[in-house]
Amino acid sequence: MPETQPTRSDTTQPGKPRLAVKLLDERMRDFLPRYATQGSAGMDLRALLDAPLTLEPGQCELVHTGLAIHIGDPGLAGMILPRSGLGHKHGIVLGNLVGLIDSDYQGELMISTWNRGSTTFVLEPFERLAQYVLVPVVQAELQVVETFEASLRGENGFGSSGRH
Ligand SMILES: O=c1ccn([C@H]2C[C@H](O)[C@@H](COP(=O)(O)OP(=O)(O)OP(=O)(O)O)O2)c(=O)[nH]1
Ligand SMILES: [Mg+2]
Repeated sequence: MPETQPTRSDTTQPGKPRLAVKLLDERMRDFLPRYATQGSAGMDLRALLDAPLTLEPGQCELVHTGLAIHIGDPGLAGMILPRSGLGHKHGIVLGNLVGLIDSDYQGELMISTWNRGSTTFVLEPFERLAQYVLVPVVQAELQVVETFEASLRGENGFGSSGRH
């Protein structure tokens, strides 16, 4: 009898990192970020608000998440990215475009929330506002040199290879 192969749906990621999370507001206990599906790249972050927050066109506000996540491994980083639906349909993106979370950061995750659209948007308390993606990081060491080894591209950039 051949050994049963695990199906795609019951394979779990080996060595999944465990991240320490602090609840800075007890209300977040019911709203812990999670992967919506087995294949989700990000966990949704919710807005910790006491009341709806009105964002006029062009307005940008720092929104609390009530969570602190200590990654603790310099080989990893967190990224806060917009949600596609909010960004495309409602113009709700990030004031810093992308949030980069250092592995040694222990403070509250904050979401710079920018209404880049042309209509007023009302953000509801605990609405899923952005997503948190854990990514691998390689820290480099810089070595000052006078010349580089020749490469095919050399110093050509910024569209040097044409458009089509
Ligand atoms: O959207 C974001 C971006 C950053 N941070 C936190 C985590 C990150 O580790 C820290 C510093 O971010 P960054 O280095 O991008 O900002 P900075 O302006 O360079 O601040 P600092 O001088 O503290 O490094 O702020 C957030 O909570 N949300
Ligand atoms: Mg910095």
